Amino acid sequence: LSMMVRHRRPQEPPLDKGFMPWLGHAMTFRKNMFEFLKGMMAKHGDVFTVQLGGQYFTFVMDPLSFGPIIKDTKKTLDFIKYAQELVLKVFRYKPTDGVHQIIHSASTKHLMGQGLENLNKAVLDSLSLVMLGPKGPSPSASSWHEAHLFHFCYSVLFKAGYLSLFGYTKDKAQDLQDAEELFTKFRRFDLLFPRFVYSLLGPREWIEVGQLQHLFHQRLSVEQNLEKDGISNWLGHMLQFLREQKTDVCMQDRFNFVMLWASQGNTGPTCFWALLFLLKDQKAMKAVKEEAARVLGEARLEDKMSFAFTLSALKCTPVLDSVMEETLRLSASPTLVRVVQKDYVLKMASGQEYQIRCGDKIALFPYLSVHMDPDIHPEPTTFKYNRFLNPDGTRKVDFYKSGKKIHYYTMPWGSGVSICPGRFFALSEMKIFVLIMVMYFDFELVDPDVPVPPIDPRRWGFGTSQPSHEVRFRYRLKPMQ
Ligand code: HEM
Repeated sequence: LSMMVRHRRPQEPPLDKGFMPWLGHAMTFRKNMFEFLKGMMAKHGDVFTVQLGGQYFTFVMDPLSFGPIIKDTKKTLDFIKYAQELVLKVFRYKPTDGVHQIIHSASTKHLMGQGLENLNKAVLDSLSLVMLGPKGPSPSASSWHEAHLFHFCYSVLFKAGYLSLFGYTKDKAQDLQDAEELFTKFRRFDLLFPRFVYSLLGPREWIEVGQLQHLFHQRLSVEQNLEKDGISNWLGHMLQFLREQKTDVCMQDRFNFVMLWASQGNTGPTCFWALLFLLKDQKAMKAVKEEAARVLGEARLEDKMSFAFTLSALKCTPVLDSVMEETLRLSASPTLVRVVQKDYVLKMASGQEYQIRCGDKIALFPYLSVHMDPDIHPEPTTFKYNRFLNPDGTRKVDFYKSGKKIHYYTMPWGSGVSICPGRFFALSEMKIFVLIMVMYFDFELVDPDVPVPPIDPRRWGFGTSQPSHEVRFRYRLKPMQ
């Protein structure tokens, strides 16, 4: 037995196995990853190995040492296998060869550059449909409506994003209703998701998750898609690849579910934090409104039906860009995981070297080690709308740690091979939404003194954080000619 008990070898990082055999620190980690890692960092410093459910994870917390891990030119650190296990469990999807590459090439072509400009137009049309209704605004749209801010943002972004990427039928009113229904299911899945990943669901929830998976596979099936127009080139391009590869039809349906999840799980929650931070900071709100008025002029509706919007203006909004970057710094908490393919020497910026064993995992949690580092970002928990602006109003990219210029000063999109391929699209989509809100709507907190709610600790490490409770607000369409 003593052969199986792991001990720290010379040159290895500090090893913390926890008290529970096999589980190690899994329970504390799952309950609140941020607090757990903060504790480990205080105890062991910038590098440590912890046991979590039979696996060993080495966390690297010094961002000046991220470079070799992220670039990994020798391909000793694998991302794909770890991700495959996860999507198989969560979406029952088993990727075939070349899928990771096709996701990234389709995204480069259709979610950036010229492809993105076409898609922005589709997003604007979808947001108009979702926010103004299929017949344009009713007279009551200009009176105050009270709602929950998180639900409002998530629901609007989900419906508009889903319709823009997955397409429409001939009946827009019906499409809207279907999107609404799909959101309710999506949100249910979203709530169960962290405990599902950690295998902590009760028996009833387990059954429910199975039913939800089944429902999504059906609702997003290739067969249903055949009846739709305007499926985005992005999704179309990837599905064509799967067809040519003769991927099972049921796996194509499941692929769609993975893409729905990846494309819709973070934008809504991020917009919630963006609007809330603006509502709590009048100076920031004023700066964003002034910039919007400067680049977009006066708000008006086209044919009384849709938002009239100069999409090229999205390139000239440094203030809003800084607001979004600051919002992502405060709300995005991805975990980057790589599986060590053969014994590996971890080289730190300090010159120190550590041996890492084959089969172990190397993990980064930039929310704690970068976003919340007071050396890189003074007063890290405070929202400062102009944190990413230079005094001359241009984008600020110079940040320092221990006096050294730092390359990875925020990492909301992950980095390296696993970087989010939808990041440019995500930013434009969120910016269009925020600009529509500030230009076309009046909105305010029901209780202006309500504090920013705490972050739900069970979602640390899963992308954008969510608040642990709702915030009430009211909104109305501004009166317009
Ligand atoms: C605020 C919004 C978003 C955030 C913060 C975000 C963040 C991320 C992160 C951190 C990853 C890497 C996950 C990992 O390392 O395992 C990722 C992956 C991915 N994201 Fe995003 N994302 C956002 C929006 C979007 C949108 C709008 C799309 C598509 C339209 C998208 C498509 C994807 C895809 C397809 C992957 C998987 C890529 C792969 O397999 O390599 N994301 N995203």
